Amino acid sequence: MVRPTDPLALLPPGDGTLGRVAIGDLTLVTGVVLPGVTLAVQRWGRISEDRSNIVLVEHALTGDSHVVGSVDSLHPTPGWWNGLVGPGLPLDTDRYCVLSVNVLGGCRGSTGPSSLHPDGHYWGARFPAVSVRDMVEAERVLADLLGIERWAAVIGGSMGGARTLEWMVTHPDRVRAGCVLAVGARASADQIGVQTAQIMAVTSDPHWQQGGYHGTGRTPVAGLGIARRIAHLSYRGELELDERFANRPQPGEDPRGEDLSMSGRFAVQSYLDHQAGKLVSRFDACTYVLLTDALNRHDVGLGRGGVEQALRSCPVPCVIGGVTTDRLYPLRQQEELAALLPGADPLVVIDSPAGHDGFLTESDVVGPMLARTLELAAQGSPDRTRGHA
Ligand SMILES: CC(=O)SCCNC(=O)CCNC(=O)[C@H](O)C(C)(C)COP(=O)(O)OP(=O)(O)OC[C@H]1O[C@@H](n2cnc3c(N)ncnc32)[C@H](O)[C@@H]1OP(=O)(O)O
Ligand SMILES: N[C@@H](CCO)C(=O)O
Repeated sequence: MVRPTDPLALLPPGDGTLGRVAIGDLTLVTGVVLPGVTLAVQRWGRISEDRSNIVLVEHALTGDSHVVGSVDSLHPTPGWWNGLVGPGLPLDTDRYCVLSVNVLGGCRGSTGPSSLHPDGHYWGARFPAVSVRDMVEAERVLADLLGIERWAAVIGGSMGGARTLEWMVTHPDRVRAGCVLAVGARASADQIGVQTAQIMAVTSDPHWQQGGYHGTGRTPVAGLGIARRIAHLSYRGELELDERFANRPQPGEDPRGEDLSMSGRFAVQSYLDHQAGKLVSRFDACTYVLLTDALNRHDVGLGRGGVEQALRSCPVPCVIGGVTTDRLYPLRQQEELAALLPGADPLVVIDSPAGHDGFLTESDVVGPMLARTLELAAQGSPDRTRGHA
């Protein structure tokens, strides 16, 4: 039973309803204090009496806490890991409670640039720079508030993988097992370069207004759309795109001048227009810049004697996976993680044409990885998944 004074009562019910938990002021690694932070939270499944069955699932850059889709939430969304979370599924909600948090600085319910500053105006670009460590610190404060001493597992891909790594290295005693997908120990030159081009696309839009566009009726949609096009190319396999689109025209259009009109788009341009339009309709530009900048600064070795020392010091049992065609976070980065993390299983190579997005699309491979992570979490721990509250 959840007692009325139980801090778990702060959480929304275990049916995926979106809730918001106030965690108070948060001191960032820069020393800046972020006042009155709220985190959006969703969970699926029941929490055991001793709170030992809670799995934290961390979303990627433009994801959110909707690991499983919902049609009647504040923000209807299809969910990004449908089919992997639920009764009898790899993250089995008959045994575990799966919890997901919209990242600190996000725009899907948590405090971020599109939230109101205490002065009553939007934060916008006044929102202080955050790091992946700050994101994890916000979640650590949330866990303390809820009385969760240890996650059964922390799991995530891409930016969610960066958060998972930070959890494992910063708080190894609070993570029974980890699953890290499609990320590296630190940002690479290539990632910083391509991500900086995206940031510049957004901030060069005349509607950016020094990041103060909220509430003005003019938002940098063109810049955000360009950023998403660049990003989306980096999320997909080069060969996959060519096999799907080659240099074919979008049906009914004539970019190659075959009917001499020479107007219209290639199919891949239409595809990217579609992906850009979808992001622009659901995501805040300032948040995109903030989170992308945080990814540029991701480095699990910072202040810890470097990547090798940081990873070697982390005993958490874990599963590491990467996609053969990932050109944003190439496989060599997951090879490094699997080689240096003492608790890592042999690297799981996801053989897929889908590129970086393979961690979202290849459920047949990712599912068993999640199941294996829970197996690692259960090893050496009593089965405490009974006695649900
Ligand atoms: C972990 C996270 O939290 S990430 C959050 C979820 N991520 C996203 O939403 C990011 C954006 N999307 C994606 O990254 C990918 O689409 C995924 C991973 C969600 C799905 O991948 P896939 O199933 O391979 O989808 P794909 O990349 O082929 O895109 C399909 C879409 O392109 C559209 N499309 C395909 N060809 C064309 C074309 N020539 N012109 C216009 N649109 C096209 C399809 O109609 C479809 O549209 P819909 O998504 O609105 O239904
Ligand atoms: N499609 C993912 C890719 C980044 O991991 C996203 O939009 O967040």
